[in-house]
Amino acid sequence: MCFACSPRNPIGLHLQFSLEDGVCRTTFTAGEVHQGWNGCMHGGLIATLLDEVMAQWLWLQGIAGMTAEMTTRFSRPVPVGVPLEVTARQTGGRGRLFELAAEIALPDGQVPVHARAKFLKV
Ligand SMILES: CCCCCCCCCC(=O)SCCNC(=O)CCNC(=O)[C@H](O)C(C)(C)COP(=O)(O)OP(=O)(O)OC[C@H]1O[C@@H](n2cnc3c(N)ncnc32)[C@H](O)[C@@H]1OP(=O)(O)O
Repeated sequence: MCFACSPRNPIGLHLQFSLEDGVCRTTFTAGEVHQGWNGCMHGGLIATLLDEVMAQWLWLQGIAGMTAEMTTRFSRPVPVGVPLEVTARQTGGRGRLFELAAEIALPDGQVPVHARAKFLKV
């Protein structure tokens, strides 16, 4: 019962994903229960969104992969109550190793957070 994507997880994020033209995409609006600082989304949950959209880039192509390494750059706070667009794409890789990048965009196009990760096919 995945915390990020299972529709049956009562405390989960219930994310849904699509993959088109090599880009995996989801949307999420954080509520008060997802805050760290007042008005700002918790950084661990931001990382969850980014990790999951990259994992789903693989999964929607029939590849089961686990996160082996992930770096997240928090450039600006992510506000709660605002629809976020979360996207991922492949940046490299060889054999079992997939290198991916993900970002969160605000409605005005600003990108407050982005991440890079390495996934290993399992
Ligand atoms: C609907 C479902 C959708 C999917 C949902 C997924 C959930 C979201 C994604 C996650 O959050 S997964 C949870 C967080 N991640 C983990 O818990 C992973 C914990 N780590 C492991 O289980 C293992 O380390 C791992 C499976 C990632 C790799 O173990 P393996 O035994 O399969 O591989 P190994 O360690 O032998 O490494 C294989 C090769 O990759 C290389 N490698 C491993 N990590 C690397 C790294 N970080 N960077 C570069 N190379 C790396 C390693 O050096 C080696 O190179 P060589 O083949 O040349 O010897």
